[in-house]
Amino acid sequence: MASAAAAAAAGTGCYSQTSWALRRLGAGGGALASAATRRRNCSVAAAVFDNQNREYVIVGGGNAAGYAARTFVEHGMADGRLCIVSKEAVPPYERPALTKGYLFPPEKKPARLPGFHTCVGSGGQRQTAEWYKENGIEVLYEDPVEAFDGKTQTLKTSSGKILKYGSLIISTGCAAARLPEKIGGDLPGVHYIRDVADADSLVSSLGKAKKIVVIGGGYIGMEVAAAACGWNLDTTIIFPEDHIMPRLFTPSLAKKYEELYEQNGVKFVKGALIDKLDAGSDGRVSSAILKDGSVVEADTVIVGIGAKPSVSPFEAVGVNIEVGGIEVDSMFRTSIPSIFAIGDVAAFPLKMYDRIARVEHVDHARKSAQHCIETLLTSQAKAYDYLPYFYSRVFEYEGSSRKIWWQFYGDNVGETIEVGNFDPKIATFWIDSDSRLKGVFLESGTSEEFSLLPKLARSQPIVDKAKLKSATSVEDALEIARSSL
Ligand SMILES: Cc1cc2nc3c(=O)[nH]c(=O)nc-3n(C[C@H](O)[C@H](O)[C@H](O)COP(=O)(O)OP(=O)(O)OC[C@H]3O[C@@H](n4cnc5c(N)ncnc54)[C@H](O)[C@@H]3O)c2cc1C
Ligand SMILES: NC(=O)c1ccc[n+]([C@@H]2O[C@H](COP(=O)([O-])OP(=O)(O)OC[C@H]3O[C@@H](n4cnc5c(N)ncnc54)[C@H](O)[C@@H]3O)[C@@H](O)[C@H]2O)c1
Ligand SMILES: O=C1O[C@H]([C@@H](O)CO)C(O)=C1O
Repeated sequence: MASAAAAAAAGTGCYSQTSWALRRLGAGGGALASAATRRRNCSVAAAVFDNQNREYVIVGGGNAAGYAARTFVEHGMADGRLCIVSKEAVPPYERPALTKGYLFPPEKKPARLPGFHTCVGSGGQRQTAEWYKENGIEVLYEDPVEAFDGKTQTLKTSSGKILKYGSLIISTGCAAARLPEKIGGDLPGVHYIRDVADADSLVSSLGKAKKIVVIGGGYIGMEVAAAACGWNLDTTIIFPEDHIMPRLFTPSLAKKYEELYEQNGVKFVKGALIDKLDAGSDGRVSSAILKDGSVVEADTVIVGIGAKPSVSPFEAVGVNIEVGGIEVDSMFRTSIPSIFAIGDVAAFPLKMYDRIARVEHVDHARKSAQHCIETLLTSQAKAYDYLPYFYSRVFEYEGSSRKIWWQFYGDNVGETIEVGNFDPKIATFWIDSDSRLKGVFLESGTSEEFSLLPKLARSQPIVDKAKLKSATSVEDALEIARSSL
């Protein structure tokens, strides 16, 4: 950061938090200080930093950034004051769509931008590039922040722009974990899926594909394998554990989903690690070689082996060693004044369960963004009290024999009681040693049934386990749980 550091050094102290705060109180709406204010605050560097000062800067243009922008607008604090610095070429969108509607086969009308910009995923206004312009929000596209200096409150982007911020909101999310290049992780035909450019590249491969291998049995693995069924592709999922979705599903719940996938033609290779991905004579991936020497042919490989928080270049702000990510308090404040972190990258106090957590799901991205910006703008000291909520939807495309949509609320700890087997519902209840209901999962519920789940997981009632075990249907089990509230 040589040049940025030199430029920033000249301005050290000129635009301290105090001067930003003064301007916020007294400047009457402009993001940039008037020439007179600048002269008062710092006579030397004003010229240098003309055009470089931003009152609020959000780094990252993903889900959390979109919801943060909306909250700024709702509070009348966006116009001329807010800048979003994004690595991507398009404004924030609802990332979950990338492995759902985006991967529908061409004849089933796949989702495309601008259809799913934030905040349509939660029923809000669709924030297109025009929306940002109309609301006076500056968005820098395809210009990731590469360097950061907390002392001088300065950022440097890859194009060399120097930005001084009053308040900084880090919402850099996660990046897909990759297989090493030396084992073929970067071969043509090997895909990772995190952003819309990745999804476009995958769609172009699916159009030509015959045999696909999905590596990883988590969210991406399950959603992409189901999508591949819609393209009528020969699909194999390979993962190291003994069942899919090991982060959340019990072995018996996983078995039910695996059977459903098998009925749709998907093959499973469990307990297997990848030794390497091989290329054919055209240089494209042609097979996955497993550690036991077996070979699975593939013309397209999709790797979904987890995500890593994108903390760079903000490591100095404070990274949590246990869960990764930037550590924040219950108002998303980092250890450095005026710097906040939200969404996937934030390691925050999960109040209900008294632990520090990172949550890599969209509901938290939306709610953390709203909470952070509201507390920042209103100076209300309100602690974030999050109830974990995860969901997935697969086989949604028209013509699919069964649409699958599950939701989970709470904590997946303790013993489990499971009812139903795609008839069409399944419910799983996680119950601790005091008979308190800690987590609840429901497949194919009605909206009324789904709306019961957060109430149960939030209030953690003591349930009659024997009664729940004897439930004759999912409806019956939910009624038993409801009556314990
Ligand atoms: C394919 C896919 C499907 C998903 N489906 C679901 C789902 O069904 N349900 C669910 O609950 N969750 C789902 N998730 C998770 C959910 O999308 C994330 O939790 C959510 O997007 C997190 O929001 P975020 O803003 O923290 O991060 P992101 O949305 O990832 O945004 C981070 C942004 O920061 C940018 N960035 C990173 N570094 C820099 C930098 N240095 N400078 C500038 N910009 C930078 C990135 O390019 C990106 O645009 C899915 C995720 C993926 C990848
Ligand atoms: N519906 C949703 O909530 C949803 C959907 C898609 C993606 N996402 C998010 O996107 C991110 C990435 O998802 P993901 O599915 O990659 O992560 P994940 O953590 O859900 O699953 C990773 C899987 O990869 C496998 N794995 C791990 N290391 C491996 C290795 N070295 N070789 C082979 N397999 C390995 C394991 O089977 C593991 O279950 C996560 O943050 C996830 O929450 C969420
Ligand atoms: O949360 C979500 O947002 C998108 C979509 O609803 C936006 O249109 C999607 O597929 C989700 O699961």
